[in-house]
Amino acid sequence: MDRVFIEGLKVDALIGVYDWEREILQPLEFDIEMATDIRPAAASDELSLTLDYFSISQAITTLVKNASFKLIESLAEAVSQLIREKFGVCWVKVKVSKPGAVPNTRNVAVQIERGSLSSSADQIVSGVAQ
Ligand SMILES: Nc1nc2c(c(=O)[nH]1)N=C([C@H](O)[C@@H](O)CO)CN2
Repeated sequence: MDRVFIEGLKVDALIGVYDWEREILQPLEFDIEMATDIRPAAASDELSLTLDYFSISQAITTLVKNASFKLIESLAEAVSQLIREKFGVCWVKVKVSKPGAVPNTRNVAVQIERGSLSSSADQIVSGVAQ
C-alpha cells in the first residue's frame, strides 16, 4: 500500500495535565502517515484523486487549535479520527510530539496506528479505490 506523509507539522496548543499548562500554549509537532493507492492520481496527474496533504494539514491545525485535551494520547486519537472520517483514510499512523515537556530530553511523544490495511486492499480489488 502506498503512503502520503505529513512530517513535522507544528501547532501551538492548549495541552497538559497540570494547572499551569491550562494557562499557556505549548508547541506540538505532528508526524502523519496515511495509506492510500496513489496510482489513480499518478496516472491522471489529478489532485482530487489523492490525499491532499495541504488540506489535511490545515484540518489538523484547526482541530488542534480548537482542542483543549490534557493528554497527547487524547489528541492523537482525535487527529486519527479526523483523518479517517473526513478524508476517508483506511489506515493512519499519528505521532504527537511535545518537545518541551520534559527537561533533559530531546522529545517525548506518543504514536498510534488506527484502521486496517487489508480493508484498503479489499477496496482496490473491488474497484472502490479506482
Ligand atoms: N503519556 C503521557 N504522559 C504525560 C503526559 C501526556 O500527555 N501523556 N502529560 C504530562 C504533562 O502534561 C507534562 O507534559 C507536563 O510537563 C505528563 N505525562
